[in-house]
Amino acid sequence: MPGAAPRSASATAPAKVNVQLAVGPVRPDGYHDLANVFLAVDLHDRVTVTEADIETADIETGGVETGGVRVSCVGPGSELVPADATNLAWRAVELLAAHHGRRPDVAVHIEKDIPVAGGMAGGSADAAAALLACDALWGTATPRDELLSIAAELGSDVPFSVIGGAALGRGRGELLTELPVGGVFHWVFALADGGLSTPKVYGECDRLRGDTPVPEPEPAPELLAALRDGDEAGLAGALANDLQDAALSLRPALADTLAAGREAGALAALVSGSGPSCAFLAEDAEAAARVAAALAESGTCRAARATTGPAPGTRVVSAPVHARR
Ligand SMILES: C[C@@](CO)(OP(=O)(O)O)[C@H](O)COP(=O)(O)OP(=O)(O)OC[C@H]1O[C@@H](n2ccc(N)nc2=O)[C@H](O)[C@@H]1O
Ligand SMILES: Nc1ncnc2c1ncn2[C@@H]1O[C@H](COP(=O)(O)OP(=O)(O)O)[C@@H](O)[C@H]1O
Repeated sequence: MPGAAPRSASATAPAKVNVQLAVGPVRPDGYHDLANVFLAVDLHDRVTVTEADIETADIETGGVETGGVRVSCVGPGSELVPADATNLAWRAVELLAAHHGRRPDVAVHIEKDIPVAGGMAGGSADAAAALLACDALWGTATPRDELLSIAAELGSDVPFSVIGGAALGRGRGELLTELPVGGVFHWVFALADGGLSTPKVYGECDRLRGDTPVPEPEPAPELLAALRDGDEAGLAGALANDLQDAALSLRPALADTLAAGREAGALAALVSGSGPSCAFLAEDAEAAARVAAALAESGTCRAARATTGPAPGTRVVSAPVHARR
């Protein structure tokens, strides 16, 4: 249709905190088996995909090929997000296009609110949002199990970004069992300057363990019960992250951030995933606001954000009418 505006679709995807991250021994493939209890929190990135004719230099022939992907990104930390084929959202678009035997031909625009390289799965969120947005744009109606297996190819945390809520991740974190949650938990995140590399943090965890035997990772029954019952005191007592010592070893100043949040009245404090964001559980919304204000004043972090979890998974928020699922 000449002159018609290009069609687009948008999806939002949540950040996560690992309320338990039990890390097993390193596997032959370099990954670690996990008992990874994810909780999605109400901080989101938004990804918009728009049909576009993108001219891509064809390096082999020296010619120009139409069809491809373009990525742009705005928001805090966007200068740290790659705008090339290493961007997880770009890879998501390519994988879904290949799955359906079609060309991608989309411009991907990421609006970031999730801290970059912060241990909050921002890249995974963008990949999940790009997958669902393209599926809606193209009207491909990809079955859920196929979307989840494409998500797992993109990264261990991406399937959870799709489903949200709370879930136990086994294997490298991609084999999910949804978990019931009996209430709303109040969280504060202290955001750090600069990120931590996930593989480096796992490597440091292995180094610190040395030859000590590592048990098979298992979810803690008291943690699952606290989630199910909406029991914040129980959850506070059960929060655990096997990567925390490694993150603190690589970034010792995080100990000051954790202490500042505890002094401000948080029920519990831990490093979020591979860090360097730190997560604080608070009794209620007022306590969370106090902890966030104290952390922001403490000089131990770049910024502090209060939020809640669980939050829903990736959602298509706008799509061409005929393609809406
Ligand atoms: C630590 C966690 C906790 O949820 O996330 P972040 O806190 O970084 O967001 C995850 O395990 C990160 O998941 P994700 O960031 O998707 O990792 P991937 O891309 O699959 O893997 C990146 C690298 O991390 C290491 N890795 C990841 C997962 C795993 N179970 N064992 C590992 O050893 C490997 O070195 C791998 O090459
Ligand atoms: N869409 C994306 N958003 C953020 N980071 C991305 C993205 N795609 C690739 N990356 C790369 O992944 C790394 C990890 O980023 P992120 O997923 O935000 O953190 P984490 O793995 O700590 O949760 C970044 O340093 C960045 O180079």
